[in-house]
Amino acid sequence: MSKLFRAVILGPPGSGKGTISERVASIFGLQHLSSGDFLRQNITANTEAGILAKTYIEKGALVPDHVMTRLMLPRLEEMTRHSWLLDGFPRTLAQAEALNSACDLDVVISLNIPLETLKERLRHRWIHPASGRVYNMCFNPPRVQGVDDITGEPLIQHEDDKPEALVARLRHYKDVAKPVIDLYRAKGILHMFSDTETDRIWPYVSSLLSAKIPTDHADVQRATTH
Ligand SMILES: Nc1ncnc2c1ncn2[C@H]1C[C@H](O)[C@@H](COP(=O)(O)OP(=O)(O)OP(=O)(O)O)O1
Ligand SMILES: Nc1nc2c(ncn2[C@@H]2O[C@H](COP(=O)(O)OP(=O)(O)O)[C@@H](O)[C@H]2O)c(=O)[nH]1
Repeated sequence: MSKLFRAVILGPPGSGKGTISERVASIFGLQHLSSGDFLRQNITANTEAGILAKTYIEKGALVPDHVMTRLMLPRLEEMTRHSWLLDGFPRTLAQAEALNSACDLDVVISLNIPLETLKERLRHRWIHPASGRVYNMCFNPPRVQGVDDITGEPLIQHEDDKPEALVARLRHYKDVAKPVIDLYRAKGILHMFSDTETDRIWPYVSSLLSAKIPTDHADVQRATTH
């Protein structure tokens, strides 16, 4: 890859950001930084930001903008020599503005997935907490039920993926995300994908990135055949 590439993936919980990000990372060689995973690592490591964030996450609330930007921007600084894809950040307009002042984005991918589909997916989502690996009991089940493929450790379900918490969480997401989407649309870098299936969205995301990322011929070929 000759030129550095900066991308963001936006979408409500369950829209497939993590799933698509993993494919992008493995096929296009971008570093995938998930704000949720990074927060959880900070909580486990008991960092100052992790301790602060924990109280909000336990309540199912968003972490305040100043905590998020103080956590994410230095991490991005460490990645200046890499091409990257951000997932879960920015989540609010204030975060998007902070990111704006730190770097220029090339592409923003926005996933637009029907509410019923999101609810159905999250009901079946299971996670390996230590790595952030995500499974779905229908779409990509683990090889052994309830157990992570790589480590053999147990899988858990997030409290806020359970049906009672879901609808409020999805509604709240919409309100907060709208100004972020509007900002990127106004900048002319927003690419919106609407469907109920990740596998139908993926070829479009893949060709968008193939067109935007200058890769060698072999990489492009691999990407378009996935
Ligand atoms: N950019 C952010 N701003 C504020 N809070 C955040 C941000 N990213 C993550 N969080 C918080 C919200 C959640 O309480 C927690 C976990 O985030 P995340 O792993 O993204 O799970 P999520 O269930 O909210 O979204 P998703 O299902 O899309 O992964 O961290
Ligand atoms: N049935 C189905 N499940 C999917 C599809 N794409 C992703 N999933 C699953 O839906 C859940 C949410 O996906 P995830 O990538 O975690 O979305 P995120 O919350 O936006 O990061 C996970 O359990 C995925 O395995 C799909 O096209 N169909």
